[in-house]
Amino acid sequence: MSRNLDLELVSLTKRYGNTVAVDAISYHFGTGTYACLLGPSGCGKSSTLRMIAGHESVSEGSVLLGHRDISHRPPAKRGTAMMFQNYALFPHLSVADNVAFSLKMQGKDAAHRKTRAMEMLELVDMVALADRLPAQLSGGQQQRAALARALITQPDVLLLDEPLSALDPFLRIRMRAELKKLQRELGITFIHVTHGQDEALALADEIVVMNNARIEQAGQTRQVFDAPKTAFVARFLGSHNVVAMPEGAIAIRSDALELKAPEAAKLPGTITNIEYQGTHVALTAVIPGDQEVTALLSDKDFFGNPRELGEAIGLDWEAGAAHALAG
Ligand SMILES: Nc1ncnc2c1ncn2[C@@H]1O[C@H](COP(=O)(O)OP(=O)(O)OP(=O)(O)O)[C@@H](O)[C@H]1O
Repeated sequence: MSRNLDLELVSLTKRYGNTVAVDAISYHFGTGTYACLLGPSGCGKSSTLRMIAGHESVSEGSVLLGHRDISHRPPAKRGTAMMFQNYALFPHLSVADNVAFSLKMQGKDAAHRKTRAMEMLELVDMVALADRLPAQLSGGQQQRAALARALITQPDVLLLDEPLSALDPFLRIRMRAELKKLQRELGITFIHVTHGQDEALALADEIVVMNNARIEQAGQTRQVFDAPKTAFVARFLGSHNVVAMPEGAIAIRSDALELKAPEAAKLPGTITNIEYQGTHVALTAVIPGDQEVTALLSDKDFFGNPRELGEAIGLDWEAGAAHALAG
């Protein structure tokens, strides 16, 4: 039977003076989950991650790993490891010595350190660069070295604070595929902080959307994306329209909107913008109440029945496609 290594946050709170950075959040991460903490700048993502890692004290509440309360243990004794945004590699140490650093701190002998460092470098495909200094590595290679350094302690939970943000867009997409593969191979829990909704959707089994120090919505990635509960989540995840209807606000995915004749549809509208996006065409229309909505049409649908700016249209959707929003 595999060990229970579920990570639980119980009413976890962080205060800096009068600022409440994290406000009594509770969440259960199952063993082996890839979770993304997502939200705008200042919503408390990094503070949450740092409290899990032990790099920030917990003001109230607790962090449990496999039912053990680790809230007040030092970072090295929690079963967690953290990979920082700027990788925090020591510039004067070789890649192998950077990777082996925590073993040196634990007083392990040089031969053991070398063997383990090379195993970790093998895992991230960096053996050939073991003797280089960090300055002699590309951004993607530095990221791999930082990953190897975090993983050498055999953590049960790897915490990643914006691990891809220092990379150019092309490399970011390649490295995110590698992160996902590594997590699958290791089978441990990854908790990854990001601003980017694309990154979260691409990587996460579960997403935790934070806003103003609280969890606004969390759950399986597709469930949250398909049924946002608040206007904030719908707008933050993107690809949704938030529409004020007489019965209350609803969210509808842009790709769920269909064009019909005005009298045959739920909403009449007038086309204000048509944007060609290669595989799709984004068509924006103004609807009653001076609201704008965007319909994402396949290029086949659009060019099969092209529309013009200023044209009157009807916007329709299937019954299950609209989600009532709270607040
Ligand atoms: N050491 C600190 N002292 C005082 N206030 C802090 C400190 N660290 C963070 N804060 C405040 O706590 C709040 C949450 O910050 P945090 O860094 O957790 O947010 P974040 O969501 O990770 O933001 P970003 O995406 O910009 O990194 C912010 O209002 C921030 O200004």
